[in-house]
Amino acid sequence: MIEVHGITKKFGRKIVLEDVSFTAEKGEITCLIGINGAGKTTIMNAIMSMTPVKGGPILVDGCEMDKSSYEKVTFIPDAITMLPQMTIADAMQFMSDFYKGWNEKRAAELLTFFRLKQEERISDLSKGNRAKANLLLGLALDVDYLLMDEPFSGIDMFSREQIAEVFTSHLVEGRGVLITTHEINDIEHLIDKVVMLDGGKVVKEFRTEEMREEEGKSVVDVMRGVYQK
Ligand SMILES: Nc1ncnc2c1ncn2[C@@H]1O[C@H](COP(=O)(O)OP(=O)(O)OP(=O)(O)O)[C@@H](O)[C@H]1O
Repeated sequence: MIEVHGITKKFGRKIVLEDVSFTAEKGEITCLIGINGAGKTTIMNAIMSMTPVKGGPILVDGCEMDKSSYEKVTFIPDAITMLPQMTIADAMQFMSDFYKGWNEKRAAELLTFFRLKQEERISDLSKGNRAKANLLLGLALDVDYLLMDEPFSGIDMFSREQIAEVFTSHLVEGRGVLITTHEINDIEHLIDKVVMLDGGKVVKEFRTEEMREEEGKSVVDVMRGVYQK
């Protein structure tokens, strides 16, 4: 389980996160929802120890993040970080050289799943295919937890559907996934748990199934109540 306990982040005098706490379980998909600038990426960076925060601790399976945690948790940013002149094969080779946990077999499966061609250059890929290649590089790692920043942002409906499909496949099954998004429609049915952010604070944390059963509300219904005040 990923546990975030009472983290606070300031940029200058601006408070971006205020006493934020939540958990994300292994084997489940947890979604961090918030409008632009709500602090979602900052939380991801904090979990990965890429930005210092006050408070805490942030625990992964009960331990604070250290170097060895990078074999357990990976962060897939909202844009591919590989050089544009690299082919997908080059990028896969780079990941394989860099990470012990690179899973060649899963990478090959993901290539087929996303219908990507290894010989294509990153710079020549469409926006949707670039997003898929980016996901492939993260999902092919043998990690227990995947953090994904806006994996559906700005891509067409068909690519979104294909990406959503990967979440219900064996390629993700059993791992803990933490996704950020500000648009939920396509992925609502995939999500086990929601953490809603507003003004740097967690304003609601709930399990989607319980919300549906006990209050008869969808995630979008809850979002309307929280964000359309
Ligand atoms: N390095 C930085 N220096 C100053 N302010 C920053 C820095 N990084 C982020 N911020 C500010 O912190 C706030 C939260 O940013 P963050 O990127 O975490 O939000 P977000 O919820 O991921 O937004 P989006 O949905 O637009 O990606 C924003 O107001 C942003 O301007």
